[in-house]
Amino acid sequence: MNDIAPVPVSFHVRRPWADGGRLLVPRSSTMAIEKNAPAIELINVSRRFLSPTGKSLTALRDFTMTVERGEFVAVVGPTGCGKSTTLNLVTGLASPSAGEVRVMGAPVTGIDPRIGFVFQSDALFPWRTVIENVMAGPLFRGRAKPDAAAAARDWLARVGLSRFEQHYPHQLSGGMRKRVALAQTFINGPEILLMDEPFSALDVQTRVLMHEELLRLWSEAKASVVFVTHDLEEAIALADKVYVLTAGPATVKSVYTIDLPRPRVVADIRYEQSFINYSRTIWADLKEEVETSYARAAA
Ligand SMILES: Nc1ncnc2c1ncn2[C@@H]1O[C@H](COP(=O)(O)OP(=O)(O)OP(=O)(O)O)[C@@H](O)[C@H]1O
Repeated sequence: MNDIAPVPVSFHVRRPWADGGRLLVPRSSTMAIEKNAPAIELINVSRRFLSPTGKSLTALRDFTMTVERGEFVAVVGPTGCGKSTTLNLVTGLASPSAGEVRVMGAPVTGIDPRIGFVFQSDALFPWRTVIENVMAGPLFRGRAKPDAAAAARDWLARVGLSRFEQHYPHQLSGGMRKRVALAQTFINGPEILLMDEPFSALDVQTRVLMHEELLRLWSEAKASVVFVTHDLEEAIALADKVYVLTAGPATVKSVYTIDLPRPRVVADIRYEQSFINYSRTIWADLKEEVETSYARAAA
């Protein structure tokens, strides 16, 4: 059921650029495509930071992770262990201190337009309507306005928001804003989707609806996904593989292959015995790291 792989990894991406954190400016050197290479590879990566007091802090150590094309990988680990730092390395916003990060077989040397993001906080432009938010990506990439508007309408229909295209973000519920964010991301046809606790601010029922929505969009788009979450059940319900990270510096403690059939009905799957078994086994593993992390914080 699971293969334990004592290896290290992690990331950090906080929507730093103009297009709500989703659009990335191409760098030709990252565009090489190796046909059969995995979507993402982190190979013995370490990442160090300088703390405010000038001390060196190792966020990731000997971190190794492979995400195959079309694979859905979830990453869980104690708070502050280095999950976001791992994502940042994949985007090219941060460079490894040691080791190698590859996207589609080529070393990451800058920001890559094939990568899309969804974050915990809303990354919508508050002064733009829903349709203007969704159109922003295609316009930024040079598509003509009528064309971008047609594509945005299509995506708004897919996420059930056609009636809200002229609303502003503040006029929507949290779940609706997330749907806009998904449309805004998927409209760019990302080959890789990095998601950093995207649904953690939503209530439980809305989260489950968003899980269903995400799995549907993902299965249509065939993108490779890295989904960072604190919620183990969310990780198991969505992913093909769950990576458990150690308390910082993050290394890969274990990798679990989630052999639950697809398509999955997220609302129901958590009551199945096999789901409960995964949950119990992985939590036992994760709990040790969470306890270590708390003990350190208390000390
Ligand atoms: N730019 C930076 N400069 C200094 N330290 C940093 C920087 N970015 C991250 N860190 C440190 O690296 C470690 C890992 O941070 P990171 O945000 O990746 O963890 P995380 O697992 O995503 O956290 P959380 O679960 O709370 O979201 C933390 O100790 C953090 O303080």
